[in-house]
Amino acid sequence: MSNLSNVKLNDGLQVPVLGYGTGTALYQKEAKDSVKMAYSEAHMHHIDCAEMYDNEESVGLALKELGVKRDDVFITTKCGSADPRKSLEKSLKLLGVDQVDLYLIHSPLLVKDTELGKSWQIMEELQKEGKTKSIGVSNYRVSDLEEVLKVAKVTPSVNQIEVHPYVYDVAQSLIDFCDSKGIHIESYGPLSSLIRHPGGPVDPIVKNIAQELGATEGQVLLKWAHQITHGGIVLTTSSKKERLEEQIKAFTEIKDLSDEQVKAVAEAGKKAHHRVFMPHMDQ
Ligand SMILES: NC(=O)C1=CN([C@@H]2O[C@H](COP(=O)(O)OP(=O)(O)OC[C@H]3O[C@@H](n4cnc5c(N)ncnc54)[C@H](OP(=O)(O)O)[C@@H]3O)[C@@H](O)[C@H]2O)C=CC1
Ligand SMILES: O=CCc1c[nH]c2ccccc12
Repeated sequence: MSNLSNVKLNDGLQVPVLGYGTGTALYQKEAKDSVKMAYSEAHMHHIDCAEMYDNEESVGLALKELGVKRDDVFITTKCGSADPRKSLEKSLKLLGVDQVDLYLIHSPLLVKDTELGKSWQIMEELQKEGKTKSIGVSNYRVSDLEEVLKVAKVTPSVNQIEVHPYVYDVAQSLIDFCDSKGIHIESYGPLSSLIRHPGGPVDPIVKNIAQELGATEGQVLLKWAHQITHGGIVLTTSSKKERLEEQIKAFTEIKDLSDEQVKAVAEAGKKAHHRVFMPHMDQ
């Protein structure tokens, strides 16, 4: 086992702090081998899927072929349509399970502005019916969350958003809003400054901290995403076992960044802005 700690959501559900993403281009359609490797060799037992990744069947096959007991894996998937009921029923079939652990609306843009509340009420019904343990959203801005909260009987447990130093200028107020409502952040794209926009102002700061902590730069960025979101969940991925082990070790062996180190990365990040996914999050 990986000894990863859990984050406790506002409904009491425990989620492994690090999740294995299946949305990266390489794994679309055919996620079976990578999920098998991540689960069995790197002990990544929290798998992040989505209807839009078009690979839920191969994720389900991976878990079946490994003989994974349902309670031994945390499965998130995301609704990719304006009809969460139809989408979840399809996803459950493809994944080969009766219930997911966490079900998210992938983006508010899938739903008409006037129907954000209505689609959330369907999510609440799906949770009540036991088709998902927990319900949340992804790529929701403050204004989207406010619409949902107007009618919500159940507060979203998470908002899955892009978090890395080069979007922190915009993400900061959303993170604080979510914190004030008890909505946990799930960070995606955490390695973006290192792998998608190298050579920027964040790199020397992260390199220094890595040396101070005896960590890799990737580990510093994963910890930073966790800490800047007040103990949030972090989603990453790799096709390489060694990198997955390094990612796990960030949360089992590497000590926390100091408050000064967290702040130094945030300040360096604010010197540039690079959003990788979901441009509406800058509106
Ligand atoms: N809700 C949403 O809208 C979105 C959700 N997501 C979810 O989040 C998951 C993670 O997001 P993602 O952006 O992929 O996460 P990261 O920013 O952590 O990037 C992961 C990528 O970085 C590479 N990598 C990993 N470690 C290193 C390293 N040390 N040095 C160089 N390259 C490295 C991996 O490739 P390699 O195989 O070469 O190691 C992998 O392709 C997705 O798979 C998806 O499930 C992602 C985007 C949007
Ligand atoms: O989840 C966000 C990024 C992503 C990766 N693959 C796809 C496919 C369709 C929509 C979004 C995405």
